[in-house]
Amino acid sequence: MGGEGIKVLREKVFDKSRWMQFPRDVLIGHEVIDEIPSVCRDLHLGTRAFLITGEHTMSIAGERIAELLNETCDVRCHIATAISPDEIARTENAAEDADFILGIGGGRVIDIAKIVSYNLDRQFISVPTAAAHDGVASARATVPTAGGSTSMEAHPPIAVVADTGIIAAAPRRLLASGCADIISNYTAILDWELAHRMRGEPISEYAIALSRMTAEIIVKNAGDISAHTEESAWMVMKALVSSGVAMSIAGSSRPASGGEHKFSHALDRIAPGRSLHGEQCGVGSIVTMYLHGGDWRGLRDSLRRIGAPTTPAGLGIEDEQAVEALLSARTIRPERFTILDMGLSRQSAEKIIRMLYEE
Ligand SMILES: NC(=O)C1=CN([C@@H]2O[C@H](COP(=O)(O)OP(=O)(O)OC[C@H]3O[C@@H](n4cnc5c(N)ncnc54)[C@H](OP(=O)(O)O)[C@@H]3O)[C@@H](O)[C@H]2O)C=CC1
Ligand SMILES: O=C(CO)COP(=O)(O)O
Ligand SMILES: [Zn+2]
Repeated sequence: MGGEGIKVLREKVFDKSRWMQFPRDVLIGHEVIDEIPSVCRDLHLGTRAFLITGEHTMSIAGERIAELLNETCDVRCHIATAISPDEIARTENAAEDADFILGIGGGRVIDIAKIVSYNLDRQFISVPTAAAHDGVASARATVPTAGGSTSMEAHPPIAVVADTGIIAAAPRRLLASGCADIISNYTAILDWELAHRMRGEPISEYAIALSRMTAEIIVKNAGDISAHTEESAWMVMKALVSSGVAMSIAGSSRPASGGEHKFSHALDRIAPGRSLHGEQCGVGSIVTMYLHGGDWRGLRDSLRRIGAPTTPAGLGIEDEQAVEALLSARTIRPERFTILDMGLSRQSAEKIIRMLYEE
């Protein structure tokens, strides 16, 4: 091959170069929370621990972890109430002296820990208290903005410690929400492939294969996933970690976030706090699956089987708010091209929302 050919090849390879980061230790199982001090020692994380947790998750797991770490570390706790640039700045100031950080709680708390540890260049351990979202192990963090939402680059947790006893005791709705977040990978992939065909956006076949396989495992086992069993908590948590790994392979949230997520981010603005992230993504995914011409009824049936909502009423919102969210989804991250960016009319959006109620 001549000099020019090698140059072209090199440019292609450089263009494809990625720095993929994954968690180093992943512990999922019964009472693994007790292993946290060993994990910290094994990873040489230092002795000043900063715990970021939530109002409820403080007593669910935060206090116990503080107690465990107190024997070997200087421990400080911070309760994060909402995810916002102000809260992130406040937490970052408070964590400045820490050697390492633990995010103990739901997706909001883990995303705050992810950003703070990234900004301060410290390692962090992700300790999910529920299987409600696939940000547990991902290298991305979602932050609400005036424009809707942004997906920020961060680093993945150095370790994930998911105690199936704690996760199984969480309200059933949280588990169903995590399953819905995973099931929505189907349409996220369709949107990514669409953007590839329409816009030449690069795709990763490995990330797509992993993301799809994760959704398939949840759908295949939907009938067996039941609340308050450690077996189900274990299965869903593995899927959530694996979906996060797909995002790390992709270097973006693309394999797990498409139009259905833009719908969810739009809803967070239009009707904040009514339903969970994964629940909203599940309903959005039925709509975008329909728009892609796919098996939307099959997707809806899987969501029903795991007990996730499939209608606006199930999300606790008005049909009109769902219509608005579908129409305004294109204003959220306009650079992320999806089926909802192709000119959906109000009339069609209204018809699709009505259709969600059919038996
Ligand atoms: N970065 C990424 O890749 C991803 C990020 N996300 C983000 O994650 C967030 C959604 O996460 P989600 O967990 O649904 O929402 P939240 O973090 O808001 O948690 C929902 C509620 O569940 C409570 N909770 C958590 N664990 C338990 C438990 N064991 N028992 C009782 N209550 C519990 C929380 O308590 P408390 O009040 O203590 O917090 C909170 O009130 C969104 O902000 C979303 O954007 C979602 C997917 C991927
Ligand atoms: O929620 C995600 C994947 O499930 C990622 O979220 P974003 O939509 O913020 O990229
Ligand atoms: Zn999601």
